[in-house]
Amino acid sequence: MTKETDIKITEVALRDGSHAISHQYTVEQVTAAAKALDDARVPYIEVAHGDGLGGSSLQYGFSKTDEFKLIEAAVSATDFSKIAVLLLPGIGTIEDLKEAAALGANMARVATHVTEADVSEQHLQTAKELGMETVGFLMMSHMVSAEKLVEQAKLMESYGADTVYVVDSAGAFLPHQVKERIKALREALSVNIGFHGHNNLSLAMGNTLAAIEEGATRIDGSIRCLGAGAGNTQTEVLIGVLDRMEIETGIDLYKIMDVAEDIIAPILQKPQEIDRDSLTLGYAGVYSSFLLHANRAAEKFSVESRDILIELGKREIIGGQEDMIIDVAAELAETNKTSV
Ligand SMILES: C[C@H](O)CC(=O)C(=O)O
Ligand SMILES: [Mn+2]
Repeated sequence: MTKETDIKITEVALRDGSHAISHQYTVEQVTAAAKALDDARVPYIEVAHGDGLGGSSLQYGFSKTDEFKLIEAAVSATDFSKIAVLLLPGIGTIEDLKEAAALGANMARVATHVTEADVSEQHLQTAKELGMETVGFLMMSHMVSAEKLVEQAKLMESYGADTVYVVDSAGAFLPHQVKERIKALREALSVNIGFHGHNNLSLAMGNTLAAIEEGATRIDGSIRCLGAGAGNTQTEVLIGVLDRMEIETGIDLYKIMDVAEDIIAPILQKPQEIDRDSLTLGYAGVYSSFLLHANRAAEKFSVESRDILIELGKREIIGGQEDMIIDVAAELAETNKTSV
C-alpha cells in the first residue's frame, strides 16, 4: 500500500468538466471554485478548455470565455493550490504553453493518444524549461496491452515527464486491468505514476483504489463528478474514502464536500449520472468527451446516440476524430432510411 502522505490529487472539473457544460465556464465560476478548492487545500487544480489549450474551435466546441482568462482567474484566486493546464500537441501549441506559464500555471499535462507518446517530446521539454512540473497523460489507455503502455510511458519519462498517467478516457477499464498496468509501470519507471478514471461503468472509484494499491500516487478526481461522460472519480467521495483508509491527501473533507454542494452543483447543466449513453461509452470503449457531440449528431440526423457510440467503439475512433461522429450519424440515418 502507498505511503500515507503520498497521494496527490488533481481536481479536473475546471477542465474535464468543461466537456459536460459545453465549455461554458465563466470567470466568476472559475474564481469561486478555485478559491474554495484552494481553501480546501487541493494540491493541483486543472483549468483549460476540455480538450486542453487551444481547444476552443468548431471541431471541439467554442469556449464561452477565453481559457487564458480562466487560467489567470484561477491563479489569482489561489495561494496554496498549483494551477495545471492540459495540452494535446497539435491542438495546443508551444506558444499556448508559454502563455499559460507566464500567467502562473505551474504544471503542464501533455496528453497524447496512448500509442503516440512520441509527439509529446518538445512540449514536455519546453514545459521543463519553463520551470513547470510535467505530466505525460496517455489517453485511451484501455486500447493497448500493459507492454505497449510501458513502452509509451518510458518515452514520456525520457522526455522529462515527472509523472506518467494511465488515462481511462472511456471509463472502460476493469479493476484487474488497471492493477496489471499500474504494476507494470511501477516496475519499469522511476517517475510517479498517476491514474485518471471515468465513471461510465461505475468503476472510477474501484479502479482508482486498485491503482493506489499498486503504487499510483497521483490521482485525478472531478468534484461532483463534473467531467466528461459520467464524470471522473468523484473527488469529495474519494477524499472521504481515503480518509477512512487512513491515506492522507491533505484535503479538508468537510470543505471539499461544501465546495461540491455549494459551488459546483449549481454549475451542472444536469446531474452527472450513468444513463444509457454514458454507460454505452464505457461498454463500447468510447472517448468520454464524445458524449455531447454524439447527442447533438443524434438529434440532427434523427438516430439513436447509443447506436452512434456503439459504432464509434467498433471503428476505434479516437480523440481528434470528432468529425467521424457526424459521418457515423449520417451513415446510420441513411441505413435506417433504406431499411424501411
Ligand atoms: C482531452 C481529454 O478530455 C483528456 C481526458 O481527460 C481524457 O482523455 O480522459
Ligand atoms: Mn478525462
